[in-house]
Amino acid sequence: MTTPREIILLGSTGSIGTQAVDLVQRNPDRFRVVGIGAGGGNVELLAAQALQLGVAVVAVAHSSTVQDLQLAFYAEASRRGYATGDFPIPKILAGPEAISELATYPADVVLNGVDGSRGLAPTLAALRAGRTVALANKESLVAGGPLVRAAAAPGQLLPVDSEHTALAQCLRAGATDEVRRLVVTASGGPFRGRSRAELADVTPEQALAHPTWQMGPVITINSATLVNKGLEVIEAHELYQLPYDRIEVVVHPQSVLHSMVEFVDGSTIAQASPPDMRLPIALALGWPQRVADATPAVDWRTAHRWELAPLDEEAFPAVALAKAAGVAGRCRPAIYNAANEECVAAFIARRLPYLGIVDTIARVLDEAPQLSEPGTVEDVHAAEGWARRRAQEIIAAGAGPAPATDEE
Ligand SMILES: NC(=O)C1=CN([C@@H]2O[C@H](COP(=O)(O)OP(=O)(O)OC[C@H]3O[C@@H](n4cnc5c(N)ncnc54)[C@H](OP(=O)(O)O)[C@@H]3O)[C@@H](O)[C@H]2O)C=CC1
Ligand SMILES: CC(=O)[C@@H](O)[C@H](O)COP(=O)(O)O
Ligand SMILES: [Mn+2]
Repeated sequence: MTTPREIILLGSTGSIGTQAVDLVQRNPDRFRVVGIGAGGGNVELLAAQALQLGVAVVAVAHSSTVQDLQLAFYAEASRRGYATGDFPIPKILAGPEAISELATYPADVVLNGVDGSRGLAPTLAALRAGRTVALANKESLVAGGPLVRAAAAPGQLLPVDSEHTALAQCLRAGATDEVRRLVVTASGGPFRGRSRAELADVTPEQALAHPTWQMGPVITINSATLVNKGLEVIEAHELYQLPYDRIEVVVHPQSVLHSMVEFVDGSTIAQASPPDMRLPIALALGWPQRVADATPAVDWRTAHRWELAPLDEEAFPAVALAKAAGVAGRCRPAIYNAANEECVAAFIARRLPYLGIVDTIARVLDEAPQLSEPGTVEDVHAAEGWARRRAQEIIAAGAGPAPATDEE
């Protein structure tokens, strides 16, 4: 009998984090959560998770939420029928460095399920502390790819993104001479099949209705613009070091084939499973062992169809834009992502129309200064700072009217 792996969950209250908690609770013989961290936007859930999992340490990025978190611990303890003093209050880390500090606490695996490029610093902290990192936060590799690669020893970084875990399984011995290309699948999002003109008036509510996956708001909007696939092409390049002209995107609306590797002899190996992130999370936490019944498998006894089609690059130029940024390097992937993060926030707040998202990213990239490859995280922050300011200026100057709400 082996002892359970000790896990630290960054972003425990989010979509990835809550699915990881579910998986850990169903497999107490395999995993034990020892620390959790989040922004501080949902202290009730964070306190409930802390008591439920019996963690030793909890981190919140926003120090202003510490008092609410403490109150939430007592409320949760009383709800569970504990008398004061009957339950261990975990240590609390708070502030902008808290998540990175938590990432260095003793553990077997750190799962990074924080959203956005703010996930980069904790990824680097965990790697530099020698932790194995299960990486859902793709923005770490997009914003700081060269830094993450330099910090990661072979086998230290395990992908959680569904396409990249699929590629890892298909690649077997890694990207060797026998690999011709990586084929990354895309659901196509809720607007698949529409022309650019038909995308002008789409609303945040429509963009947030992903056809196959339940995810946090930013990645869901990114799937609707295909920016998510652009980020994933850069992520695949950073993880597997294949040139961009050997990484293809193919639309597969059912999200069952999670990606493929084509080999030089004409063979293609794909990984298939119904869309459920608990499988990639389980594989990364348990790597290289699989976790039995992590998710239901494809039902091979019922008839079903899988469709595959090329991406309409005219309606959805985000992937081509990402590839160009990736080929150019020199912080342009960080600029692409940071401009997108600003645009997504503005789209959700109805300050920017849907088409304004990728149009603004393109403009920001077009106007970006010539930079070097990032040597430090501060280099990334400087490039991002410029991109965020420029995107905000373009948005404020009016990149077109925002659509009305669905109710109006
Ligand atoms: N969801 C999915 O199925 C998939 C997600 N991913 C990637 O995983 C990452 C997480 O996505 P998802 O779970 O959907 O996102 P969510 O928005 O659901 O969750 C984000 C998490 O990050 C936390 N957070 C917010 N601000 C901070 C901060 N300043 N410091 C630390 N933590 C913070 C949130 O905490 P709080 O509740 O306090 O705000 C929450 O726990 C993203 O990079 C995404 O691209 C990749 C593949 C699939
Ligand atoms: C589950 C996952 O890995 C997401 O990144 C997913 O790929 C999003 O779906 P799209 O293919 O629509 O971007
Ligand atoms: Mn993905």
